Amino acid sequence: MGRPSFFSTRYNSFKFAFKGMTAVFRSEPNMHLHVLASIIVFVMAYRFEVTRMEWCLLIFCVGMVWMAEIFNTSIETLTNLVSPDYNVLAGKTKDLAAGAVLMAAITAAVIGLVIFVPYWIAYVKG
Ligand SMILES: Nc1ncnc2c1ncn2[C@@H]1O[C@H](COP(=O)(O)OP(=O)(O)OP(=O)(O)O)[C@@H](O)[C@H]1O
Repeated sequence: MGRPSFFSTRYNSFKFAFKGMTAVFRSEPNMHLHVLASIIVFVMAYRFEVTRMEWCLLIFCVGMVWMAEIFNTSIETLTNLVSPDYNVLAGKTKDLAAGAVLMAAITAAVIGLVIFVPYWIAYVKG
């Protein structure tokens, strides 16, 4: 049997990465909140007809928060494997990973406010 081709190994890598992404959507309630928030943001962006650059910033923020949540889930899973019993360092590891998600979410929220507040004000003023 020959070596697997370049394309079949790349195809498998994408398949495993996609499996990881969908696993987070299925197992993490926080991810459902991120998805809901992302839908609200994109609907508002469409409704207010934000600029191309603002679309890019919003898409970047959504991607950053989703990526942080996937890393967080990965770190939590590995921590549970390595240290299923109580351990101060295991707790600290999980707290740090959760802190990274919070940091990404706060940054995204601030950028969202900077973009949307002027549109909200213009909308209210008519
Ligand atoms: N093995 C452990 N040893 C010590 N503290 C732990 C351990 N596992 C969890 N903790 C503490 O409990 C908190 C919650 O851990 P848990 O595994 O329940 O994460 P989670 O609630 O699923 O997180 P998230 O909401 O981000 O998915 C951790 O942030 C940590 O402070």
